[in-house]
Amino acid sequence: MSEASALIRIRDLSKSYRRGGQEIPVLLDIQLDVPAGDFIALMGPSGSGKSTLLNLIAGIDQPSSGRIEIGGIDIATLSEASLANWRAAHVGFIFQFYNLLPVLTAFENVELPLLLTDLSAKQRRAHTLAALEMVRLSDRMDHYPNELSGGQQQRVAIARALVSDPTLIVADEPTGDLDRVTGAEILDLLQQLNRDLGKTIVMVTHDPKAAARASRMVHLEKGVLVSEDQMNAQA
Ligand SMILES: Nc1ncnc2c1ncn2[C@@H]1O[C@H](COP(=O)(O)OP(=O)(O)OP(=O)(O)O)[C@@H](O)[C@H]1O
Repeated sequence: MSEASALIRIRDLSKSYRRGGQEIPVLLDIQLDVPAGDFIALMGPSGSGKSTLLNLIAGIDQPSSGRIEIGGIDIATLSEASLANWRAAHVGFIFQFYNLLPVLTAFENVELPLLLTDLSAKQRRAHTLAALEMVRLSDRMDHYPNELSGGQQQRVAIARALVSDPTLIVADEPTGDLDRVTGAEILDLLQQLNRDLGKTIVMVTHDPKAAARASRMVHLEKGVLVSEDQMNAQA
């Protein structure tokens, strides 16, 4: 893969947190290229820095040093306001516990990211219905989250992640709260978004079965990135 074709290009990325006057290193000198249209699974033991790396890629946290270029923009250099605009346009988020707003219906939850855009109400409705159709939940659009199963709530969350047609989808343990069968359905859907819509997906998971659905696995060990090839070479 040529470097120029990478959608995500991470160089010399380090992140540490400061706690009680102490510097706690969490990510150390990460280098990573993710081509457009890739589906990568980010694995590693608890506390190895997976969510931290995902949050940096999604522009919801700032690195201590290094570059994170996404589509040619170094997001580490953006101001908070520019970063918020960048996120709204380019990133869809899927979380372990869905993070739906309980007072909004499925339709309203999915429509929410579009309220930040200049689309008309009619256009917003068309995009929202299309996203709900994609996750096969059109018949539940007037339901509130507590009237939906866990799998259905995660499908609403996927529709919300998709509705603004982002380049990149980040998913943090998207099947972590679901049973095996429902989790497999969610993974089917993520694979469909990747294959049919060409969405680039970065997914954090503990589950080797979930990771096997990705086109590539990368492992973090104590804040250091170890690629699948390196893992094989060490074995
Ligand atoms: N805001 C924060 N302030 C201080 N330390 C933090 C903060 N966020 C994360 N950490 C620390 O960074 C390390 C990595 O956390 P992270 O959540 O990225 O790990 P993870 O690999 O996603 O773990 P898990 O699989 O358990 O979710 C942990 O030691 C954690 O305590």
